[in-house]
Amino acid sequence: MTLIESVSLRRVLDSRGNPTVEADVLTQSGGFGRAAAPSGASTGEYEAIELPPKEAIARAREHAVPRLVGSVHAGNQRDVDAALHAADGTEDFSEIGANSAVAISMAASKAGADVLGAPLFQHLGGTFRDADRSFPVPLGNVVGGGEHAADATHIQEFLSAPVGAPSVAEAVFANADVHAAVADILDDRGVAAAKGDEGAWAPAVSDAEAFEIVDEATSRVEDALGFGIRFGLDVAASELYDADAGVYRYGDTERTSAEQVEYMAELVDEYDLAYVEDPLDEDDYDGFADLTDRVGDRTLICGDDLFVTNVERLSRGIDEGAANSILIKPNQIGTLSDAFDAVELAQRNGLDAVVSHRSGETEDTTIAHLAVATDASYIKTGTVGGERTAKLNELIRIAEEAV
Ligand SMILES: C=C(OP(=O)(O)O)C(=O)O
Ligand SMILES: [Mg+2]
Repeated sequence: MTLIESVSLRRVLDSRGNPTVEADVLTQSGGFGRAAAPSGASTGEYEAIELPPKEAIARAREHAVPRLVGSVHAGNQRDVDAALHAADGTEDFSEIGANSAVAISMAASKAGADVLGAPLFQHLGGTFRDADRSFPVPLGNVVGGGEHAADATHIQEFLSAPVGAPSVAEAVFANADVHAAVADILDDRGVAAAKGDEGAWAPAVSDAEAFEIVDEATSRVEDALGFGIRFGLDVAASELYDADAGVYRYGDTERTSAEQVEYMAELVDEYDLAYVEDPLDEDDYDGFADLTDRVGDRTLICGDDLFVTNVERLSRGIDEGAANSILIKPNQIGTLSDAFDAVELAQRNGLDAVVSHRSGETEDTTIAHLAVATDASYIKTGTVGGERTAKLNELIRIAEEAV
Protein backbone atom coordinates (compact mmCIF):
# COMPACT_ATOMS: atom_id res chain seq x y z
CA MET A 1 0.00 0.00 0.00
CA THR A 2 2.79 2.40 0.83
CA LEU A 3 5.11 1.43 -2.07
CA ILE A 4 7.07 4.52 -3.05
CA GLU A 5 6.08 5.88 -6.46
CA SER A 6 8.29 8.96 -6.60
CA VAL A 7 10.84 10.96 -4.65
CA SER A 8 11.33 14.62 -5.64
CA LEU A 9 14.14 16.76 -4.30
CA ARG A 10 14.54 20.52 -4.46
CA ARG A 11 16.39 23.40 -2.81
CA VAL A 12 14.37 25.60 -0.47
CA LEU A 13 15.39 28.36 1.94
CA ASP A 14 16.24 27.78 5.57
CA SER A 15 15.84 30.34 8.36
CA ARG A 16 19.35 31.74 7.84
CA GLY A 17 18.55 32.34 4.18
CA ASN A 18 20.71 29.45 3.05
CA PRO A 19 19.51 26.79 0.62
CA THR A 20 18.64 23.39 2.08
CA VAL A 21 17.25 20.10 0.76
CA GLU A 22 13.51 19.43 0.69
CA ALA A 23 12.10 16.02 -0.25
CA ASP A 24 8.64 14.95 -1.41
CA VAL A 25 7.73 11.27 -1.20
CA LEU A 26 4.63 9.98 -2.96
CA THR A 27 3.28 6.43 -2.57
CA GLN A 28 1.39 4.39 -5.15
CA SER A 29 -1.80 4.71 -3.10
CA GLY A 30 -1.51 8.50 -3.03
CA GLY A 31 0.17 8.99 0.36
CA PHE A 32 2.30 12.11 0.45
CA GLY A 33 5.07 13.36 2.72
CA ARG A 34 7.28 16.43 2.57
CA ALA A 35 10.26 17.27 4.80
CA ALA A 36 13.30 19.54 4.77
CA ALA A 37 16.76 19.15 6.27
CA PRO A 38 17.85 21.56 9.01
CA SER A 39 21.45 22.75 9.31
CA GLY A 40 23.77 23.42 12.26
CA ALA A 41 26.29 26.20 12.86
CA SER A 42 28.05 24.80 15.93
CA THR A 43 28.29 21.37 14.34
CA GLY A 44 30.05 18.51 16.09
CA GLU A 45 33.19 17.10 14.53
CA TYR A 46 31.67 13.60 14.42
CA GLU A 47 28.37 14.46 12.73
CA ALA A 48 27.26 12.88 9.45
CA ILE A 49 28.29 15.00 6.49
CA GLU A 50 26.10 17.74 5.06
CA LEU A 51 26.94 18.33 1.38
CA PRO A 52 26.21 21.55 -0.54
CA PRO A 53 22.49 21.12 -1.34
CA LYS A 54 22.89 21.03 -5.14
CA GLU A 55 25.47 18.27 -4.84
CA ALA A 56 23.48 16.36 -2.21
CA ILE A 57 20.40 16.46 -4.45
CA ALA A 58 22.28 15.35 -7.56
CA ARG A 59 23.91 12.45 -5.74
CA ALA A 60 20.69 11.34 -4.04
CA ARG A 61 18.89 11.43 -7.39
CA GLU A 62 21.57 9.22 -8.87
CA HIS A 63 22.09 6.75 -6.02
CA ALA A 64 19.14 6.79 -3.60
CA VAL A 65 16.01 7.54 -5.60
CA PRO A 66 16.35 4.51 -7.95
CA ARG A 67 16.67 2.21 -4.91
CA LEU A 68 13.51 3.58 -3.33
CA VAL A 69 11.05 4.01 -6.19
CA GLY A 70 8.99 0.87 -6.89
CA SER A 71 11.01 -1.15 -4.36
CA VAL A 72 10.55 0.18 -0.85
CA HIS A 73 7.43 0.87 1.23
CA ALA A 74 7.32 4.31 2.87
CA GLY A 75 5.42 2.73 5.77
CA ASN A 76 8.42 0.57 6.60
CA GLN A 77 10.86 3.11 7.95
CA ARG A 78 13.63 0.57 8.56
CA ASP A 79 13.55 -0.44 4.88
CA VAL A 80 13.57 3.18 3.72
CA ASP A 81 16.55 3.99 5.91
CA ALA A 82 18.39 0.78 4.99
CA ALA A 83 18.00 1.73 1.32
CA LEU A 84 19.46 5.18 2.06
CA HIS A 85 22.46 3.58 3.79
CA ALA A 86 22.93 1.12 0.92
CA ALA A 87 22.74 3.92 -1.63
CA ASP A 88 25.33 5.92 0.28
CA GLY A 89 27.73 3.14 1.20
CA THR A 90 29.77 5.20 3.70
CA GLU A 91 29.72 5.51 7.50
CA ASP A 92 28.85 9.20 7.49
CA PHE A 93 26.55 9.80 4.50
CA SER A 94 29.37 11.61 2.72
CA GLU A 95 28.30 10.17 -0.64
CA ILE A 96 24.67 11.36 -0.84
CA GLY A 97 24.80 13.88 2.02
CA ALA A 98 23.10 13.57 5.39
CA ASN A 99 20.93 16.50 4.32
CA SER A 100 19.42 14.53 1.42
CA ALA A 101 19.20 11.38 3.55
CA VAL A 102 17.37 13.00 6.45
CA ALA A 103 14.95 14.90 4.20
CA ILE A 104 14.01 11.67 2.38
CA SER A 105 13.84 9.66 5.62
CA MET A 106 11.49 12.17 7.26
CA ALA A 107 9.39 12.69 4.12
CA ALA A 108 8.93 8.92 3.76
CA SER A 109 7.73 8.69 7.38
CA LYS A 110 5.11 11.33 6.66
CA ALA A 111 4.00 9.56 3.48
CA GLY A 112 3.67 6.32 5.46
CA ALA A 113 1.60 8.05 8.14
CA ASP A 114 -0.54 9.69 5.46
CA VAL A 115 -1.46 6.33 3.89
CA LEU A 116 -2.27 4.86 7.30
CA GLY A 117 -4.30 7.93 8.24
CA ALA A 118 -2.39 8.14 11.53
CA PRO A 119 -0.72 11.17 13.08
CA LEU A 120 3.04 11.00 12.51
CA PHE A 121 3.87 10.63 16.22
CA GLN A 122 1.64 7.56 16.37
CA HIS A 123 3.02 6.05 13.17
CA LEU A 124 6.53 6.47 14.60
CA GLY A 125 5.80 5.67 18.23
CA GLY A 126 3.17 2.96 17.84
CA THR A 127 -0.49 2.83 18.61
CA PHE A 128 0.12 2.56 22.36
CA ARG A 129 2.03 5.84 22.38
CA ASP A 130 -0.70 7.88 23.95
CA ALA A 131 -0.20 11.61 23.58
CA ASP A 132 -2.09 12.16 26.85
CA ARG A 133 0.38 10.18 28.90
CA SER A 134 3.32 12.55 29.08
CA PHE A 135 4.80 15.40 27.13
CA PRO A 136 8.26 16.70 26.39
CA VAL A 137 9.05 19.93 28.23
CA PRO A 138 10.04 22.59 25.67
CA LEU A 139 13.43 24.17 26.35
CA GLY A 140 13.21 27.77 25.14
CA ASN A 141 16.34 29.59 24.04
CA VAL A 142 15.93 33.11 25.46
CA VAL A 143 19.49 34.51 25.50
CA GLY A 144 22.35 33.31 23.37
CA GLY A 145 25.58 33.93 21.56
CA GLY A 146 28.46 31.63 20.68
CA GLU A 147 28.30 30.57 17.05
CA HIS A 148 24.69 31.78 16.80
CA ALA A 149 25.34 35.53 17.22
CA ALA A 150 28.31 37.87 17.11
CA ASP A 151 29.33 40.04 20.11
CA ALA A 152 27.04 38.28 22.56
CA THR A 153 27.54 35.69 25.33
CA HIS A 154 30.25 33.04 25.19
CA ILE A 155 27.79 30.40 26.36
CA GLN A 156 25.71 29.56 23.29
CA GLU A 157 22.22 29.17 24.82
CA PHE A 158 20.38 30.11 28.01
CA LEU A 159 17.27 27.92 27.98
CA SER A 160 14.05 28.50 29.88
CA ALA A 161 12.76 25.18 31.29
CA PRO A 162 9.14 25.35 32.49
CA VAL A 163 9.37 22.06 34.38
CA GLY A 164 6.24 22.67 36.46
CA ALA A 165 3.91 23.59 33.59
CA PRO A 166 0.63 21.69 33.78
CA SER A 167 0.37 21.31 29.99
CA VAL A 168 2.55 21.59 26.94
CA ALA A 169 0.63 24.67 25.79
CA GLU A 170 1.23 26.43 29.11
CA ALA A 171 4.91 25.51 28.88
CA VAL A 172 5.16 26.96 25.36
CA PHE A 173 3.49 30.21 26.42
CA ALA A 174 5.64 30.40 29.55
CA ASN A 175 8.81 30.30 27.44
CA ALA A 176 7.45 33.12 25.28
CA ASP A 177 6.76 35.08 28.49
CA VAL A 178 10.35 34.53 29.65
CA HIS A 179 11.61 35.72 26.27
CA ALA A 180 9.48 38.88 26.67
CA ALA A 181 10.63 39.34 30.28
CA VAL A 182 14.26 39.22 29.13
CA ALA A 183 13.46 42.03 26.66
CA ASP A 184 11.98 44.13 29.50
CA ILE A 185 14.98 43.55 31.75
CA LEU A 186 17.41 44.41 28.94
CA ASP A 187 15.41 47.56 28.32
CA ASP A 188 15.54 48.50 32.02
CA ARG A 189 19.31 48.06 31.92
CA GLY A 190 19.62 50.11 28.74
CA VAL A 191 21.05 47.19 26.80
CA ALA A 192 20.09 46.97 23.13
CA ALA A 193 19.84 43.48 21.71
CA ALA A 194 19.39 41.92 18.31
CA LYS A 195 18.32 38.30 17.98
CA GLY A 196 20.56 35.35 17.21
CA ASP A 197 19.94 32.58 14.69
CA GLU A 198 17.38 30.82 16.89
CA GLY A 199 15.43 33.93 17.88
CA ALA A 200 17.05 34.28 21.32
CA TRP A 201 18.13 37.74 22.48
CA ALA A 202 21.82 38.26 21.71
CA PRO A 203 22.91 41.17 23.93
CA ALA A 204 26.52 42.30 24.30
CA VAL A 205 26.63 41.36 27.98
CA SER A 206 28.99 39.15 29.94
CA ASP A 207 27.96 35.59 30.70
CA ALA A 208 27.67 36.60 34.38
CA GLU A 209 25.17 39.35 33.52
CA ALA A 210 23.23 36.95 31.27
CA PHE A 211 22.84 34.57 34.23
CA GLU A 212 21.43 37.42 36.35
CA ILE A 213 19.02 38.45 33.58
CA VAL A 214 17.71 34.96 32.82
CA ASP A 215 17.44 34.15 36.54
CA GLU A 216 15.36 37.27 37.07
CA ALA A 217 13.21 36.67 33.96
CA THR A 218 12.39 33.07 34.89
CA SER A 219 11.61 34.08 38.50
CA ARG A 220 9.27 36.86 37.34
CA VAL A 221 7.35 34.54 35.04
CA GLU A 222 7.34 31.75 37.64
CA ASP A 223 5.75 34.15 40.14
CA ALA A 224 3.22 35.40 37.60
CA LEU A 225 2.17 31.95 36.38
CA GLY A 226 2.44 30.02 39.63
CA PHE A 227 4.36 26.98 38.37
CA GLY A 228 8.03 26.05 38.40
CA ILE A 229 10.33 27.53 35.76
CA ARG A 230 14.01 26.70 35.96
CA PHE A 231 16.62 27.29 33.32
CA GLY A 232 19.47 25.49 31.63
CA LEU A 233 22.36 25.98 29.23
CA ASP A 234 23.86 24.78 26.01
CA VAL A 235 27.49 25.71 26.61
CA ALA A 236 28.57 24.31 23.21
CA ALA A 237 31.97 24.01 24.87
CA SER A 238 33.74 22.50 21.83
CA GLU A 239 33.47 25.96 20.28
CA LEU A 240 35.25 27.49 23.32
CA TYR A 241 37.94 24.83 23.58
CA ASP A 242 41.43 25.55 22.29
CA ALA A 243 42.81 22.04 21.84
CA ASP A 244 46.42 23.20 21.31
CA ALA A 245 46.50 25.12 24.57
CA GLY A 246 44.18 22.65 26.36
CA VAL A 247 41.98 25.45 27.74
CA TYR A 248 38.47 26.82 27.35
CA ARG A 249 38.54 30.47 26.29
CA TYR A 250 35.81 32.85 27.46
CA GLY A 251 37.25 36.00 25.90
CA ASP A 252 40.27 36.80 28.07
CA THR A 253 39.39 34.23 30.71
CA GLU A 254 40.87 30.74 30.35
CA ARG A 255 39.79 27.60 32.14
CA THR A 256 41.49 24.22 32.19
CA SER A 257 39.28 21.13 31.91
CA ALA A 258 39.29 20.70 35.72
CA GLU A 259 38.40 24.39 36.17
CA GLN A 260 35.65 24.05 33.58
CA VAL A 261 34.13 21.13 35.52
CA GLU A 262 34.34 23.19 38.72
CA TYR A 263 32.75 26.24 37.03
CA MET A 264 29.88 24.17 35.63
CA ALA A 265 29.24 22.48 38.97
CA GLU A 266 29.15 25.89 40.70
CA LEU A 267 26.67 27.21 38.12
CA VAL A 268 24.39 24.19 38.59
CA ASP A 269 24.21 24.87 42.32
CA GLU A 270 24.09 28.66 42.19
CA TYR A 271 21.26 28.78 39.65
CA ASP A 272 19.61 25.40 40.28
CA LEU A 273 20.12 24.61 36.61
CA ALA A 274 17.78 21.95 35.23
CA TYR A 275 19.89 21.15 32.21
CA VAL A 276 23.49 21.56 30.98
CA GLU A 277 24.31 20.59 27.40
CA ASP A 278 27.87 20.15 26.13
CA PRO A 279 29.60 21.57 29.22
CA LEU A 280 32.91 20.17 27.95
CA ASP A 281 34.67 19.52 24.66
CA GLU A 282 33.35 16.76 22.38
CA ASP A 283 36.42 14.56 23.07
CA ASP A 284 36.43 15.02 26.84
CA TYR A 285 34.54 11.92 28.03
CA ASP A 286 36.46 12.08 31.33
CA GLY A 287 35.43 15.66 32.07
CA PHE A 288 31.81 14.81 31.24
CA ALA A 289 31.99 11.80 33.58
CA ASP A 290 33.47 13.92 36.41
CA LEU A 291 30.74 16.53 36.10
CA THR A 292 27.96 13.91 35.82
CA ASP A 293 29.32 12.26 38.93
CA ARG A 294 29.24 15.56 40.82
CA VAL A 295 25.87 17.01 39.79
CA GLY A 296 24.06 14.35 37.74
CA ASP A 297 21.70 13.65 40.66
CA ARG A 298 20.20 17.14 40.37
CA THR A 299 20.52 18.19 36.75
CA LEU A 300 20.66 16.71 33.27
CA ILE A 301 24.13 16.64 31.74
CA CYS A 302 23.40 16.27 28.04
CA GLY A 303 25.73 15.21 25.22
CA ASP A 304 25.17 16.91 21.86
CA ASP A 305 28.52 17.27 20.05
CA LEU A 306 29.75 14.53 22.40
CA PHE A 307 27.30 11.89 21.11
CA VAL A 308 26.09 13.32 17.75
CA THR A 309 23.03 10.98 17.93
CA ASN A 310 25.45 8.11 17.25
CA VAL A 311 25.01 4.78 19.07
CA GLU A 312 28.73 4.03 19.07
CA ARG A 313 29.66 7.29 20.74
CA LEU A 314 26.68 6.90 23.07
CA SER A 315 27.76 3.34 24.02
CA ARG A 316 31.16 4.65 25.07
CA GLY A 317 29.46 7.42 27.05
CA ILE A 318 27.23 4.90 28.82
CA ASP A 319 30.24 2.72 29.70
CA GLU A 320 32.12 5.73 31.07
CA GLY A 321 29.17 7.41 32.83
CA ALA A 322 29.80 10.48 30.69
CA ALA A 323 26.29 12.02 30.77
CA ASN A 324 22.76 11.29 31.88
CA SER A 325 21.02 12.49 28.71
CA ILE A 326 21.52 12.67 24.96
CA LEU A 327 20.51 15.30 22.44
CA ILE A 328 18.78 13.79 19.41
CA LYS A 329 19.18 15.60 16.09
CA PRO A 330 18.16 13.39 13.15
CA ASN A 331 20.40 15.25 10.69
CA GLN A 332 23.47 14.53 12.81
CA ILE A 333 23.11 10.85 11.95
CA GLY A 334 21.08 10.95 8.71
CA THR A 335 17.95 8.82 9.26
CA LEU A 336 15.03 8.46 11.64
CA SER A 337 15.91 4.79 12.25
CA ASP A 338 19.38 5.77 13.49
CA ALA A 339 17.86 8.50 15.66
CA PHE A 340 15.39 5.99 17.15
CA ASP A 341 18.20 3.53 17.84
CA ALA A 342 20.05 6.24 19.79
CA VAL A 343 16.92 7.08 21.82
CA GLU A 344 16.25 3.43 22.58
CA LEU A 345 19.81 2.72 23.67
CA ALA A 346 19.77 5.83 25.87
CA GLN A 347 16.43 5.08 27.50
CA ARG A 348 17.28 1.39 28.08
CA ASN A 349 20.29 2.62 30.04
CA GLY A 350 18.44 5.21 32.08
CA LEU A 351 19.45 8.29 30.08
CA ASP A 352 16.91 10.94 29.11
CA ALA A 353 16.37 11.84 25.45
CA VAL A 354 16.13 15.49 24.39
CA VAL A 355 14.96 15.98 20.79
CA SER A 356 16.38 19.10 19.15
CA HIS A 357 16.13 21.52 16.27
CA ARG A 358 19.20 23.03 14.57
CA SER A 359 20.12 26.70 14.41
CA GLY A 360 19.24 26.68 10.70
CA GLU A 361 15.65 25.46 10.45
CA THR A 362 12.60 25.37 8.21
CA GLU A 363 8.86 25.15 8.91
CA ASP A 364 9.20 21.35 9.09
CA THR A 365 7.52 19.91 12.22
CA THR A 366 8.90 16.35 12.23
CA ILE A 367 10.84 16.80 15.48
CA ALA A 368 7.66 17.66 17.41
CA HIS A 369 6.27 14.25 16.43
CA LEU A 370 9.60 12.54 17.07
CA ALA A 371 9.74 13.93 20.61
CA VAL A 372 6.24 12.68 21.41
CA ALA A 373 6.81 9.34 19.64
CA THR A 374 9.93 8.63 21.69
CA ASP A 375 8.57 9.92 25.00
CA ALA A 376 11.50 12.35 25.16
CA SER A 377 11.83 14.31 28.41
CA TYR A 378 12.55 17.60 26.65
CA ILE A 379 12.35 19.15 23.22
CA LYS A 380 14.69 22.00 22.35
CA THR A 381 13.17 24.05 19.60
CA GLY A 382 13.50 27.74 20.37
CA THR A 383 10.89 30.15 21.64
CA VAL A 384 9.86 32.60 18.91
CA GLY A 385 10.24 32.93 15.14
CA GLY A 386 8.18 31.09 12.52
CA GLU A 387 10.52 28.14 12.04
CA ARG A 388 10.57 27.64 15.85
CA THR A 389 6.86 28.23 16.52
CA ALA A 390 6.02 25.75 13.73
CA LYS A 391 7.26 22.96 16.03
CA LEU A 392 5.82 24.45 19.22
CA ASN A 393 2.39 24.98 17.70
CA GLU A 394 2.46 21.42 16.34
CA LEU A 395 3.14 20.17 19.88
CA ILE A 396 0.07 22.06 21.08
CA ARG A 397 -1.97 20.48 18.27
CA ILE A 398 -0.65 17.00 19.07
CA ALA A 399 -1.67 17.45 22.71
CA GLU A 400 -5.15 18.37 21.55
CA GLU A 401 -5.22 15.50 19.06
CA ALA A 402 -5.76 18.07 16.36
CA VAL A 403 -3.17 16.76 13.88
C1 LIG B 1 20.97 23.63 18.12
C2 LIG B 1 22.28 23.76 18.26
O1 LIG B 1 23.03 24.53 17.42
P1 LIG B 1 23.51 24.07 15.97
O2 LIG B 1 22.30 23.62 15.22
O3 LIG B 1 24.15 25.30 15.43
O4 LIG B 1 24.47 22.92 16.19
C3 LIG B 1 23.01 23.10 19.35
O5 LIG B 1 24.24 23.23 19.45
O6 LIG B 1 22.40 22.38 20.14
MG1 LIG C 1 24.18 21.92 21.40
